[in-house]
Amino acid sequence: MKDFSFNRYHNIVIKVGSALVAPDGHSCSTQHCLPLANFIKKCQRLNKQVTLISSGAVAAGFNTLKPTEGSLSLDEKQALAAVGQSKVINHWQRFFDNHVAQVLLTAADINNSSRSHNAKQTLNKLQQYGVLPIINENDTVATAELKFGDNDNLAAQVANLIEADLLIICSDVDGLYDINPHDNPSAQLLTYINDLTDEVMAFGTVSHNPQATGGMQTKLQAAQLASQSDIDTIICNGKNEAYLQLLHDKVPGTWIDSNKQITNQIQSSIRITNA
Ligand SMILES: Nc1ncnc2c1ncn2[C@@H]1O[C@H](COP(=O)(O)OP(=O)(O)O)[C@@H](O)[C@H]1O
Ligand SMILES: N[C@@H](CCC(=O)OP(=O)(O)O)C(=O)O
Repeated sequence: MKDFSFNRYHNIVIKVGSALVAPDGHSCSTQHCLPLANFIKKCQRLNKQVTLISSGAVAAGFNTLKPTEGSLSLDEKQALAAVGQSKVINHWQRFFDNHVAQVLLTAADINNSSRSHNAKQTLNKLQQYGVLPIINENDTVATAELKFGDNDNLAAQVANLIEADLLIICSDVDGLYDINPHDNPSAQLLTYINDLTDEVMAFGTVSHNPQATGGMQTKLQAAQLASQSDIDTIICNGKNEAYLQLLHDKVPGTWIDSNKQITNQIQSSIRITNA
């Protein structure tokens, strides 16, 4: 595996899933957000530009709307997201002394040249003001993320838009395994990938959590999209010491290296460790 150096990344997009923002599925929690906020502040002190993609709006709306248990309809999820979104932003505000900004986007915005130009200008200006942009999908007008858990792909599109060099996807699992570790205790963690082959893509399946959407599938799609723009991806567990490891130049999960020029010089494109 190539040596990993966190130092070489200057423009970082971090995506955090509902599993970490609202682990009980009903309200925002400090447990995993505080370590992430401290990591972001450390990155900012190191003069790295950070953009956060935060899920959690649907979960954060639960305690207010109290929908009946069971599977939710799409419009129920949209209502929950509309109620929960301000709670998610309020939650992050506390860690950043109010220096955060809410940015709601859709894939259609990013695919439209004038809208994406406007979004890029806003995101750049926020960085100049030293404010952390916190992005979520606008679930009132677009429902792809609610259906497919696709904030992962939105994160990759944003990374592409702002010409980031690293996408960090923080989830509730250590990284990509060769099979879902919740289904198979002998699953093995893949620590280094520099070619997202069909075989590797097939490792990523849906979530063990019936309320979650997307699972590892959408994280790998996001990594593939990022990789096409020479953006590396790290998939890691936001529940452990992942951030400390990054700061010590260690790969805390799965590192998807986009650098194809080096690919041919590396004997093995996949490195596996025991789970
Ligand atoms: N090959 C795999 N390796 C790791 N996790 C996998 C894999 N395939 C499916 N998963 C599932 O993906 C889940 C993470 O996605 P998800 O629950 O949607 O979290 P998030 O809220 O962070 O997006 C894991 O907890 C696991 O159940
Ligand atoms: N916009 C939705 C995001 C849905 C989504 O992508 O969730 P996740 O798979 O936990 O990242 C929300 O904030 O609840």
